[in-house]
Amino acid sequence: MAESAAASSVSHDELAALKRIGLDGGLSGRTKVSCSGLAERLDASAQTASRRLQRLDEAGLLNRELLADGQLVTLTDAGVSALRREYADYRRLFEDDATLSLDGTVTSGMGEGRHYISLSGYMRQFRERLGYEPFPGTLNVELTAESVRSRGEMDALETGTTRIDGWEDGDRTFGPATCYAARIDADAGSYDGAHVIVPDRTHHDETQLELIAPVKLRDELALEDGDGLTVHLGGEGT
Ligand SMILES: Cc1cc2nc3c(=O)[nH]c(=O)nc-3n(C[C@H](O)[C@H](O)[C@H](O)COP(=O)(O)O)c2cc1C
Ligand SMILES: Nc1ccn([C@@H]2O[C@H](COP(=O)(O)OP(=O)(O)O)[C@@H](O)[C@H]2O)c(=O)n1
Ligand SMILES: [Mg+2]
Repeated sequence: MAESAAASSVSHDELAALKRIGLDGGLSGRTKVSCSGLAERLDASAQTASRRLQRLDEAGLLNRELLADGQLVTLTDAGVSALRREYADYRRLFEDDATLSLDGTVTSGMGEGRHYISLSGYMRQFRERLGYEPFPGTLNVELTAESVRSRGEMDALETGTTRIDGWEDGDRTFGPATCYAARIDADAGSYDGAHVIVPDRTHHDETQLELIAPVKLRDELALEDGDGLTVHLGGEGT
C-alpha cells in the first residue's frame, strides 16, 4: 500500500513532529506552525524542525501552505493513518485485547474471489487452520473513509489472526494471505464466525475488505449491494 510505504520512509523523530502538529490542531483542520515554535516544542533547532516538516511533506503525510511568518499545515489521510498505526501499537502495549470495528457497504467485485477460495492449496489450509471450508467467494465491502483510515490497526490484532501460506502448482505461484476472525453486524442480524481475508497480492486497494465464512453471507444476512454492515475484529468470541 502506498500509505504504509510513505509512513515507513519517515523516521521516529519525523513521526514525533507529525504527532505534535496533530496535537496542535493539524489532525482536524489547518494549523499555523512556525519552525521556531515547533522547534521549541520538539526540543530541536529551527533548522531541524524545518527539515522534519519538509520530509513529512515529501512523504505525503502533510500538506503545507507557506506564509510570510510561518506555514499552514494539515495532516493528509496518509498522515492520519501513520499516527493511527502508532496508536494501535500503544493499544497493543497497554490493552489486553484490542478491538476494532470497520464500517462499509456490500459491493460486487470482479468475480475472482470464488476461483481463489476454491483452489485446493488454499482450501486445505482453511480447513486445517480456520476449521471450516469457506463458501466459494469473498463478500466484498467498500469501507467508509474513516474505516479506510483505521484499517491499519488490524496489524496490531493478535487474537484471531491466522496466516495462510503461499504455494505453487508447478506453473505458477499463489500468494499468502492473512485472516482475521470477525463478527458481522447487519440490519437483518449478526454473524459470528467469519474472517476478513487480506491477500498479499490483490487487485483491490485498501478501500475494499473481503470476507469469507462457511456460509453464503448474502443469504445468511439478506445482504444486497449497497447495504451497510459493521465488521468487528479482535473482540471476545471472534
Ligand atoms: C485466498 C486468496 C488468495 C489470493 N491470491 C492471489 C494471488 O496469488 N495473485 C493474485 O493476483 N491475486 C490473488 N488474490 C486476489 C484476487 O486476485 C482478487 O484481488 C480478489 O480476491 C478478487 O476479489 P473479487 O472477485 O471479490 O473482486 C487472492 C485472493 C484470495 C481470496
Ligand atoms: N461468504 C461469502 C462469500 C461470498 N459471497 C458472495 O458470493 C459471490 C461470489 O464471490 P466472489 O468473490 O467470487 O464475487 P465478487 O465479490 O467478485 O462479486 C459474491 O456475490 C459474494 O458477495 C457471500 O455472500 N458470502
Ligand atoms: Mg469477492
